[in-house]
Amino acid sequence: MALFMINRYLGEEEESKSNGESRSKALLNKLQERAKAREQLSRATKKESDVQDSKTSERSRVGKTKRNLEQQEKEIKQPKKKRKESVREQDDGDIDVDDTPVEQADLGTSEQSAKKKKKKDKKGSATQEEKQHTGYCLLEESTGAVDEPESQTSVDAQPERSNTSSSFLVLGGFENTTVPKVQRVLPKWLAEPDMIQRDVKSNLIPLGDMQGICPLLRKKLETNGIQNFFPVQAEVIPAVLESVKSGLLIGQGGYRPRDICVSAPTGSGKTLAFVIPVVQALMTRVVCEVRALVVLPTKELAQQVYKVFYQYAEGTQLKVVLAAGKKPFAVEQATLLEVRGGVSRSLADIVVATPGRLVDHINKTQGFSLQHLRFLIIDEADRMIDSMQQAWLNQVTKAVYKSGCGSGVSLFRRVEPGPITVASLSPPQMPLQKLLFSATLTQNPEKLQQLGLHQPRLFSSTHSSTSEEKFNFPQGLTEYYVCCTLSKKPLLILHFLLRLKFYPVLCFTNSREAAHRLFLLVKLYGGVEVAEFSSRLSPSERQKTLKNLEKGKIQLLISTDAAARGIDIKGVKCVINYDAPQYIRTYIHRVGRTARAGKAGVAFTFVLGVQVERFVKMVHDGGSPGLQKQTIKPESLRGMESRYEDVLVELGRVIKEETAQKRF
Ligand SMILES: Nc1ncnc2c1ncn2[C@@H]1O[C@H](COP(=O)(O)OP(=O)(O)OP(=O)(O)O)[C@@H](O)[C@H]1O
Repeated sequence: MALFMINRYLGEEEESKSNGESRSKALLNKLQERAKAREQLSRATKKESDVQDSKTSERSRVGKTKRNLEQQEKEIKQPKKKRKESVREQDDGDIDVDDTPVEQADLGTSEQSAKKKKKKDKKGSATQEEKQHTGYCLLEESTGAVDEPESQTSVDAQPERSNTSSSFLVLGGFENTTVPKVQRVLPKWLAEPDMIQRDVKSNLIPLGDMQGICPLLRKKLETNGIQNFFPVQAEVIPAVLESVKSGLLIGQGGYRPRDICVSAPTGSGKTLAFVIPVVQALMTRVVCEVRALVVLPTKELAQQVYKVFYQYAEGTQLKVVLAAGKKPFAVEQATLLEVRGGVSRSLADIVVATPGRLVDHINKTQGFSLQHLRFLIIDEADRMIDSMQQAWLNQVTKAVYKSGCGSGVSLFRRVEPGPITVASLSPPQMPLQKLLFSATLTQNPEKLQQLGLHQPRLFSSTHSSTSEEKFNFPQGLTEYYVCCTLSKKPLLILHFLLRLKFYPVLCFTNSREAAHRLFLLVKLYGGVEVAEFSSRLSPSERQKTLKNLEKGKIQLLISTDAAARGIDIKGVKCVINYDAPQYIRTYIHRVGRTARAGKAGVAFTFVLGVQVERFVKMVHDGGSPGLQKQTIKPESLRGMESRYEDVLVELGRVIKEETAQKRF
């Protein structure tokens, strides 16, 4: 029984009385004493308040608070031991107990008095009323009162409050402090890239200075008019070649090679930065298998890159195939592989594809295999991530590691790489190296994460570890914006072509309807060789149009953003944004159709009055080296106005006819 007996400490009083009185009696007495004391105190307060002002409701509240304060002050003034004792007493008697720890109460008192002292020092001349007010506010906070703040008059009427406030603990965190701006913290590989010179003209590397390029490729480069490597090529080509130094199977030091990301200005020669090392690395292969896959967002871009690969692979045993939907599916299938005696054999070493067609071949072309894929090149990488065409990437990954499932130990076994362990390195497996390229590569690690990069290495011509996302602009580009009204835009474009004789011009609108209307208007006005470029045209018509622009047969090409990215049209001297782009990336790619390969170029953007502020900020924040305002005097356009009015009427008629034709 003794095991379960609990002896409580009842304090000195109880101990002394324990002989004569019962414990409960002692408690009852104590409570009665307390009640008496409280009654006396309330009477005294009431008397005091009767003599004062007639605002009784206000006072009763204050009186109540005062009683609370006095009670608490009394308790705090008691020796620690005594206070503990009284708490226990109350506990025993089922009375609510303030659970503020003793240490805290002490701290509160000392903190308050320290604060008070500080205030005294600070406001030496502060009036007694001010002090009282402060005390009252603290009191309100600490008691958790949610009433409206008391008026100054009512506070003044109770001078003793300033003394009582000292017994409350004031919790911190109410000061007005300026919150510092959150700084972006990038992973080291993004924050500290391998820097690429932006100026292609002054940082040329002679072809002979680069090791590892075979004479055949060097000769081809020279034949194509290339004497020197541009900075991006001088950095990236050796890095890729280094990763295949020990063969295709293992990277440097026996490890899986690092993935490579490249962010360099438009027209800086990124295409050759991957074409040359990939052709160089694969040209000695024995068996034809798909070992390099290039994925691009549009057919036109895929065709353009295919041509470059084809050019440099010619004369080697490598076979390059385009799978971008330019030809019927069955024709593409026949170019990708052949089936002999029930066994399929790859006819492609390098496949250049658009995501949609690629997925179709993975799923529908029997025998199309990516099990030997060594290089996965993602051009216009930010667009490929942003447009969430990631389904293709999962399909590619699945196709690459297909042989890994249950294939046992073989020299060509492939399993999706996990953490590096001794077991995972033996036997070595063919690594898949990803190469990413863009002029506006995202610096958002979350987005890049989606690509499952392996120890990525970034080559970039901008350094933005802490600031906002900044992009690369070509060195030879001069940028202007022209503030105008909607109705003056067509006149402005005519002015640029007919009066200022700026051509060939690549002009961008925000929709294909706008492109078509403007095309019709300029055509009706006359005097300019104009064409349009949008999804209204078939792929072959679009290809023909681009060729004609390059040949100088077209002076003005009006396009949607279909021609904004990657398209390399030689000789475009001027880009006009007829409609201001909404995003900085779109702007960079559009204006990047000029000032390519170190040449000079000029870009104009027509901006409506309401758009000016946002547009200028967007371009400036994006890292533009200098956007200037260009003013066109209204009198410059005057001579064209009457003809323009007539053309507008005619345009209305043509559009009506077109709409009617569409209906039938
Ligand atoms: N080393 C070089 N010397 C001279 N011209 C070059 C060199 N490298 C590339 N070029 C030319 O520069 C032009 C632009 O190259 P490319 O299309 O590869 O640029 P890019 O960086 O991919 O541009 P974008 O970001 O717009 O796609 C092409 O016409 C190409 O032939």
